[in-house]
Amino acid sequence: MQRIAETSIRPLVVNRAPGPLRGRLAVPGDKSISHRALMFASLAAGTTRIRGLLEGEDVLRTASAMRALGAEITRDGRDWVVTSPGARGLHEPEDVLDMGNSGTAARLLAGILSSLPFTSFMTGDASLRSRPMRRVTVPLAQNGAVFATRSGERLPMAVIGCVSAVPLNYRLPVASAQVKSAVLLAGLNAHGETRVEEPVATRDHTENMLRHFGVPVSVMENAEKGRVITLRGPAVLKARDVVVPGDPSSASFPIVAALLVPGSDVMIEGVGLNASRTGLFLTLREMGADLVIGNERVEGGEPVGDLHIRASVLKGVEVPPERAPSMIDEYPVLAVACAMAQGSSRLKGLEELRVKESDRLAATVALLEANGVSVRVAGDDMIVAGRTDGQMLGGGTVETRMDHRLAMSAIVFGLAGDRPVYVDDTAFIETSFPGFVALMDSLGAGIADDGSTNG
Ligand SMILES: O=C(O)C1=C[C@@H](OP(=O)(O)O)[C@@H](O)[C@H](O)C1
Ligand SMILES: C=C(OP(=O)(O)O)C(=O)O
Repeated sequence: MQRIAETSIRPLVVNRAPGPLRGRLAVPGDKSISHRALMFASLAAGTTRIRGLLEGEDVLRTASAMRALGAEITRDGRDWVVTSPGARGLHEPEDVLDMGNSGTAARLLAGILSSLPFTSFMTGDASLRSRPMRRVTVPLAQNGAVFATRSGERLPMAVIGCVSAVPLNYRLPVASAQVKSAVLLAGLNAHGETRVEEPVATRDHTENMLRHFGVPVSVMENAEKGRVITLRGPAVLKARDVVVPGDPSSASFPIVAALLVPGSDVMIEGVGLNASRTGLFLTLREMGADLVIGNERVEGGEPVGDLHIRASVLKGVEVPPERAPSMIDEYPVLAVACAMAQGSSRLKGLEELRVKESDRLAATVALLEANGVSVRVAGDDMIVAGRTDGQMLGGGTVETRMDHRLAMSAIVFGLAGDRPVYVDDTAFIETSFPGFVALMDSLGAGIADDGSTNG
């Protein structure tokens, strides 16, 4: 596959929106659910039809990897169709699996490969190659797999799967749905009960979707231990169709833009409302956002709803650390909202931001500082000074560091600020939100009209 994102840089100058943002839109499918849908469908014997799959680069990397392991994956009109011989029919890939920019793809696949009886090699782009893998290799090695990593921690990585995996009993040392999922996926082929304890709840799409594919997964809340998840292997997945809801993390960008651009009135339809993902909506409401959730329903086993957002005067907020997993990818754009709010904000317990596509704590601080915002880090907290009367914001250059969420946050800043914001590279937006600029322009953002300097 061509490494599109690394070969073409797309800088952008973003001016203040020419007027209010208005209209109705739908955001692309949920990235977490899309990865899982392709992976789990490839572990199930038979045919699975997926509606609403995110066609972003990260998810397309997962599709390529599952094809290399023996699943047939094609697009059929609006749907994606996966036909697989099932986990036992998958085979050794002929070449290195390139997971591009995607931590979710690399870490969940490590869990699957660790319990399949062959050897695989995995790599990624410069961003992914810099991210920690020990958080998955340490537990997965305990069930019998062997890993060889660069510098003991990074991709490229070789995975020698084990023939009879030992089930794990593992307490998560970091709040990570990727680590939890890797351990659970390895447990599918182990003989006996796999048990994961998570002190703080993280997104539960793996648990939900494994059940959807016919695997009994038990979840117990325990005052002392937190959430305890168990499943019994060997487990056989049954092919089941999947409907993917709109991604609440992607929705956060048009939401914050609509709140900040005066006079805006935007409706976003079909957004996933899984409680393990909606920390930003709660936080924005605490800031005074006019964000109304309507038409709540269940689609494909996940709660979804329509969001109505009207421009609002926001005030500063304090976000507790235990809320972080439910909004972990939303902090860069929340920080933009905090910079434009009245009064200061403290976002607590952000240590995991340091190991995302970039060091998002440092990169978000740099984004804000370059555009005239006063911001500092104290331990793992970020403290953002709110807007003062007459302060002119914007005019800076944002280095996006191969990080899609920084690129979109910088664009939102530019739309709501006073002076143009120069974004060094927007190409990585393709990993999670293809068509982002066009969609914002359909609301009246006017970005491509005057901002595109290179396609
Ligand atoms: O499981 C998932 O789909 C994800 C989990 C989160 O990562 P961590 O598990 O590293 O917190 C999140 O940041 C990522 O975008 C997607
Ligand atoms: C952290 C993210 O993704 P991943 O870990 O899959 O690269 C993200 O999308 O913000």
